[in-house]
Amino acid sequence: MDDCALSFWIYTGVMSVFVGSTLKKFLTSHVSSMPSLVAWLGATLLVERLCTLCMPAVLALAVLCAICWLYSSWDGPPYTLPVEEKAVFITGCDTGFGHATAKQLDAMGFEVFATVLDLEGEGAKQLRGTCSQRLTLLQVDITQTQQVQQALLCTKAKLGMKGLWALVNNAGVCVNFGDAELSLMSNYRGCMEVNFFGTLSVTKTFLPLLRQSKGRIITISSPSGEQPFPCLASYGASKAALNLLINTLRHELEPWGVKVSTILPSAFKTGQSSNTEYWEKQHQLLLQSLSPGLLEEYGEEYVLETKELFQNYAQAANEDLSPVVKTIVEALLSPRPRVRYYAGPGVGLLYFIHSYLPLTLSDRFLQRLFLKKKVIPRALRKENGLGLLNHSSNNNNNNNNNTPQRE
Ligand SMILES: NC(=O)C1=CN([C@@H]2O[C@H](COP(=O)(O)OP(=O)(O)OC[C@H]3O[C@@H](n4cnc5c(N)ncnc54)[C@H](O)[C@@H]3O)[C@@H](O)[C@H]2O)C=CC1
Ligand SMILES: C[C@]12CC(=O)[C@H]3[C@@H](CCC4=CC(=O)CC[C@@]43C)[C@@H]1CC[C@@H]2C(=O)CO
Repeated sequence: MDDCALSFWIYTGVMSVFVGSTLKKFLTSHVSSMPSLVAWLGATLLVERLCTLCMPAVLALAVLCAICWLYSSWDGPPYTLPVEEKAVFITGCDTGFGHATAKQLDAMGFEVFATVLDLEGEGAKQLRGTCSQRLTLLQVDITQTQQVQQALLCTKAKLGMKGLWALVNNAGVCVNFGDAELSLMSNYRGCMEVNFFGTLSVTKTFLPLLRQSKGRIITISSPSGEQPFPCLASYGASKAALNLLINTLRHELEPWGVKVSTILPSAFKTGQSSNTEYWEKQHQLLLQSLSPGLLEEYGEEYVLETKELFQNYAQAANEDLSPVVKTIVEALLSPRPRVRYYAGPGVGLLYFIHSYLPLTLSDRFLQRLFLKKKVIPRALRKENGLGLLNHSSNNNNNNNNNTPQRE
């Protein structure tokens, strides 16, 4: 083998390591369930094939991948910023992520301003009983401008000359769930009022402090604001509006040195979702408020199934909130906080499918992941004389018994 051929194969081997590891890192970091060996083999074979086909293109690809690999593997300085002298304002600390985060930040030494809806509620009592004197409890309904303004005055009075390091926009609700057509306007308005307008009001009110400190805004959004989760149109629409607002702010606040991050959790068992009484009440309210026509066309059994599926899902959600709490801490203390964080099992796979597979597959994945309905609307059943959705025919494309295909 002459020198030229030898150097070619040495070069190819080196490059395939680079590109293979880049692809492997990319695939395994996105597709947590994909065995890294498979990813590695796939990537390396792909590179070898490319090398034998068209060298110049491979050269360009390899250089590009090498740059990507170097950049992506550099997570920034290994250190985190000091906690001392840092104050954080967190909304929605009665329960769930907000409550757990307030406790964690207090234990780490932050000065925490934790807002709650109910100062005499269980969550507030727990924070009062377990946290240090550094933690300040404030009663704030973020939809009430007066209460948000009052919270600013209290925070400024307590901070004195010290700056506010970060605002954690955590408070949020899912007023109810159900098909978009069946969801009441009060569902849409209720979600928008808290998740969008409430968060906007708090952010606008505290921005002067955050610009002064060149601090941070960390917002807990939801994948349902970016992907069409069935029966979550009202909640998802409010999160979509929130996402756009936060992403716009991110650009606009860059000159001020304010860093903006969004956290996208998977499903967790928190105050709202595990409150079966709440969902029972919402279900009854929906049945009472639906027009007779809609109720006739969809049927009570269809609405009941949705509630039951939703509650089963919520009961099976992750109990350990630490992935979200740890992500919030990282967004607070990283020298270079990320624009987006995925927090919790499966959310990376969710976005990999959404980003790289055809929309029909991604939509179907969501439907099967979140709410696997069996009952079809009454009007469709009458039309086709069917009760449950016949899944076997669903998988049979040349279906000839007219079973309505779920899109
Ligand atoms: N639990 C989950 O699976 C997921 C939750 N999220 C988001 O995480 C955030 C926190 O929710 P969770 O901890 O899950 O539920 P949660 O219901 O336990 O916490 C929500 C908090 O917001 C507060 N809140 C509700 N309305 C308020 C208002 N008008 N003013 C002030 N505070 C208000 C509640 O008192 C509660 O403390 C929300 O923004 C939610 O949309 C996002 C993705 C998944
Ligand atoms: C609506 C709520 C919070 C969510 O965002 C999740 C939803 C259950 C289905 C989901 C699965 C995911 O992987 C992403 C998150 C989510 C869309 C949850 C049911 C109740 C939760 C709630 O009420 C939050 O206030």
